[in-house]
Amino acid sequence: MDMEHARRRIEELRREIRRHNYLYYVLDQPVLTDAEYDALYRELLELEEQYPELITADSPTRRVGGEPLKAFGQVRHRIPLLSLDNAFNAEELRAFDRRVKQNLGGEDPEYMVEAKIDGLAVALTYEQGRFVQGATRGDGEVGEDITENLKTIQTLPLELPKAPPLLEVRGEAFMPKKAFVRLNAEREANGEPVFANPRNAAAGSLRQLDPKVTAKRSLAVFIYALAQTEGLEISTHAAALDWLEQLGLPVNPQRRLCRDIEEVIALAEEWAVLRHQLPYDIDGLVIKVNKLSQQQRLGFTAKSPRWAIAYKFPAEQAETVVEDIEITVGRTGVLTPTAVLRPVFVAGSTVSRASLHNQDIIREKDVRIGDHVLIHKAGDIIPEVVRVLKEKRSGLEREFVMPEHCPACGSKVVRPEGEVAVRCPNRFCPAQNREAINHFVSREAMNIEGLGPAVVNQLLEAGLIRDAADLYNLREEDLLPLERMGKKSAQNLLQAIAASKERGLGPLLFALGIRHVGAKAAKTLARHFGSMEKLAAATQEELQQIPEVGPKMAEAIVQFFADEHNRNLLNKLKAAGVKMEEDADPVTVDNLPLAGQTVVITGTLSRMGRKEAEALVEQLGGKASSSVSKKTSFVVAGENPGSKLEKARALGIPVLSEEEFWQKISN
Ligand SMILES: NC(=O)c1ccc[n+]([C@@H]2O[C@H](COP(=O)([O-])OP(=O)(O)OC[C@H]3O[C@@H](n4cnc5c(N)ncnc54)[C@H](O)[C@@H]3O)[C@@H](O)[C@H]2O)c1
Ligand SMILES: [Zn+2]
Repeated sequence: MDMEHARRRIEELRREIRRHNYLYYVLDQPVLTDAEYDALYRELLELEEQYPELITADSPTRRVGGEPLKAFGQVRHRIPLLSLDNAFNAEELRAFDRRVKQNLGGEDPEYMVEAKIDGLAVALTYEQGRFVQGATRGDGEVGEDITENLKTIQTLPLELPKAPPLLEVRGEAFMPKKAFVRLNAEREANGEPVFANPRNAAAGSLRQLDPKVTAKRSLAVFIYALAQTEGLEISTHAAALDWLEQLGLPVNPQRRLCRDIEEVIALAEEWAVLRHQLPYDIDGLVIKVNKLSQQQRLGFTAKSPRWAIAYKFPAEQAETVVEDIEITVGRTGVLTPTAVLRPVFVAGSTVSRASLHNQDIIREKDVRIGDHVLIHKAGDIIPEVVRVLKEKRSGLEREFVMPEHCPACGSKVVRPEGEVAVRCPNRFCPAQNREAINHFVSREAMNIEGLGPAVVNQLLEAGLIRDAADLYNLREEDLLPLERMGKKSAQNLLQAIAASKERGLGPLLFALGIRHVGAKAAKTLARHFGSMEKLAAATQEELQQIPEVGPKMAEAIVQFFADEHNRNLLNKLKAAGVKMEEDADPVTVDNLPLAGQTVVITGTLSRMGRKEAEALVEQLGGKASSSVSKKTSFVVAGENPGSKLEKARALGIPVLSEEEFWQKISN
C-alpha cells in the first residue's frame, strides 16, 4: 500500500472506529461484535505502525474510551483510568513478555493474572471508611459521577471500618449472566430493545439518571486495583489484592500468580474452558507485572500501562443454517420471531434456536429462511445470529414476514407506539394464557417441579385447567389419563402443587406476571407491604416511595389490582389456600442466615472442630458438604486448607476466612 492509500484507509478506519466508540461507550448500543471492532482497531494500529508519520494525537489508538455524558456530574480523576493493550494469542503474549524484560534490563518478572470481566471500569473513593464517590472511566481524565447508582450494588460495602483515611480503588462493575438473561427476557416482554451483552447492560444500568432503575438490575462489582499505595507497606499487586480483600472489598477469587509467561499461556487455555462455568462473562485475562517497583519502572504509554496486557479469548462463533423462523407468543402478547437452527456446538453447548427479537432486527440483519449464518452467544450465554453469510446464498432463501394476525388466536396484531415489538392485543389469547401459566409455575415464581410446558399443554388441552388457580383443584384421577403420567409422578406433581401454596408473597407476586415487576422487585414489595391485601390497597404515590419502584411499575401494579379478572384470579388462589402474607414470625427455615446455601469447610478452625462447625451450618439452615462443586455457595478456609481451596478458586466460588465466616453468621 502506498502512502496515499494508507492515508485514506487510516482516515476511513478512524471515522468508523469513532462511530462505533460512540455507539458502544455513549449509547451502550453497539452494532458490531467486539471481535469485529477489534479487527478494525488492529488494522488501524498496524497501519499507524507502518506509517508513523500519519499518527495524530486524536487517533482512537491514542485515546481512552468515550466522552462522559453531560447529564451526570463530572469527576476529574486524581489518577487517570487507562485502557489496556490487547494480545490475541500466545505469540503476542510472548512478545509482551519480551518487551517487559527488555525494559527491565533483563529481569524476569512474575505475573499476576486475573479474569477480565466484561463490565465497565469504576473508580471508588472511601473517606474515613465511608464510600463517598464513584465514577465511570469516561475519557480516562474525566468520568461521570454515578455515586448514587453504585450504592444500589448490594455487594459493594458502604463502610470499610479498617480502611485508611483516604482510599481510592478501581474495579469492574458488571451484570452476572443470570441477571443479564432475566433483564433481556423482561425487556423483550415489554417490547423494549434487548442489550447486546452484559457489558452494555451493566453500563446502561449504571448510567441511569434514576437510581431506582439501577437498583432493579442486580449488578455486582469486583475490585482489581488500588489507585495509590503510598504510605502502605505493599510491594506487589498480589499483596494489594489480598489487602483489599481483607478490608472487606469484593475481590475476584479468580486470580493466580504465575512465575513466567508460559504459565500465563497455560492458564489462558485453562480459563478459556472454565469461563463457561463462571456465573459472569469474562472476555479474557488481565496480566500484570506483580512487583510494584517494576511497574513503576515500566510506566505508561499515552493510553495504557506498559506493565499490563489484556489477553482476549478468540471469538467463539459457529456457522449454521436457519431452517425456519417461528413465531412464539409470550405471556405479555409480544410476538417473537425465533430462528430454528441446524444444531451446532458453540461456546460450551449445542444451540438449535436463537431469538431474532423483532422485525426491525430481522430486516437490519437481513436474515432469511435457508440462510447460512454465523452465531455466537451474547454474554457467553444467549444464542444470537451475528450475521448472514450472504456469499453462500443460493437464491432459494425465503424472506420472512411478520404475520398480521396472532398465530394462536387470529387477532389482528398491534405495534404500540414507542415499542419495537408487535403484540396480540387479545387478553384471552390461549398462547398468552399458556405462557402466563408456564411463568406462574417457573423456578423463581411458584417453583412447581414436574410441571413443564408439555404437561401444562396437556392440562389445558384436556380442559382440566383454564388458569393458574385451577392447578390447585387437580386430583389424582384427573392426571392419570394424561400421556406419560404414572401414579408416582401424578402424586409427586400434586405434592409439588400443594407445597407451592406456602411459597410466600414475594414469589407469588412475581408469579402473577405484573408488568415491570421482576423477581427482585416482587421480593421488595412483599417485604414492604407484608400482605397481598395491603399491596392491593396501595396508591401509586405510596408505591413510588419505595426505592426500586419507579412510576411505570407503580402504575402497572395499580392497574393490575384494578382489573376484575385479576381480582377473580386472586380470590380463587386465596380460596385454594395459597398463602398471601409474609410470615409474621421471621424464624422460618427460609430466612435462617444460611438458608439454601451449601457450605464446604476446609482446614483447621480455631474456635471449634470441623464436625461442630458443620453441625452449626445445618442448624442455621445450610447444608454442609465435604466436596467443592459448582453448587457450593462458599468455602470456609481455616489453617492449612489444601486442595479444596484450590478447587474453589478455580470454580470462582467465594472463599471466606474463619473470621469472615463467624461475622457472616453472627449478623
Ligand atoms: N463492539 C463495539 O462496537 C466496540 C466499540 C468500542 C469498544 N469495544 C470493545 O471494548 C474494548 C476496548 O475497551 P477498553 O478501552 O475498555 O479496553 P479493554 O476492555 O480492552 O480493557 C480495559 C478494561 O478492562 C477492564 N478490566 C476487567 N478486569 C480487569 C482487571 N482485572 N484489571 C484491570 N482491568 C480490568 C477495565 O474496565 C479496563 O478499563 C475493545 O477491545 C472492544 O472489544 C467494542
Ligand atoms: Zn393471540
